[in-house]
Amino acid sequence: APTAGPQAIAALVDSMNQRVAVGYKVALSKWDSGKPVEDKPREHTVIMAATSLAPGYQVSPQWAEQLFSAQIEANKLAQYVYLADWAAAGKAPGDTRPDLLTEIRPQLDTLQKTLLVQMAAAAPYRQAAQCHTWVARAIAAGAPDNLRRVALVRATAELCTTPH
Ligand SMILES: O=C(O)C(=O)C[C@]1(C(=O)O)C=C[C@@H](O)C=C1
Repeated sequence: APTAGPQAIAALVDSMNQRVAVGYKVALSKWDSGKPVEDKPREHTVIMAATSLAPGYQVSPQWAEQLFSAQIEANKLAQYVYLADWAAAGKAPGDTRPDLLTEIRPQLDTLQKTLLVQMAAAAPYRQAAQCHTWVARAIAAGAPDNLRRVALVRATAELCTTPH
C-alpha cells in the first residue's frame, strides 16, 4: 500500500482542513450580515499576526506570509461557492450561527498558532521529492467533499518547494 507520508504533513493538512471548515461558518455569518467575503483589513491583521508570531515558532516570516495568504485564498474560494449555492437555492442552511467577531475569528486565531507549530514540524519535508505526493494523499484522505478538496489544493499551493 502507498505510504501516507510523514505525520507532520498529514497534521498540517488536517489543520488547513479545519480552517476551511470554519469558512463554512464564516459564509453563514456573511449570508446573514450581507458583509462581503473579502475583508482586507482583517486579512492584513491575520498576515501581520502570522509574520510577527512566526519566529517564536521557528518559522520564517516569509513562509508564514505565503502560507497564511494561501489559507485566506482557500477560505474565500470556499465562501464564494457556499454563498453561490445558497443564492441559487434562495436560502442558506439553518445551522446555528456563531458570531464572526467574538466566536469565529477567535477560532481562526487559535488555529493560526496550531498551524505555526505544525509548519515548523513539516518544514524539513517541503524539499522532499515525494512532498507533492504526500500532500495530495493527505488531501484525498481528509477532504469530505469536492469543494473542500479544491479548497485544500489551494491552501497547500506552494507548500512543497520542489517542482512537480
Ligand atoms: O474573517 C473573515 O471575515 C473571513 O472571511 C476569513 C478570512 C480568513 O481566511 O482569515 C477570509 C477572507 C477575508 O478577507 C478575511 C479573513
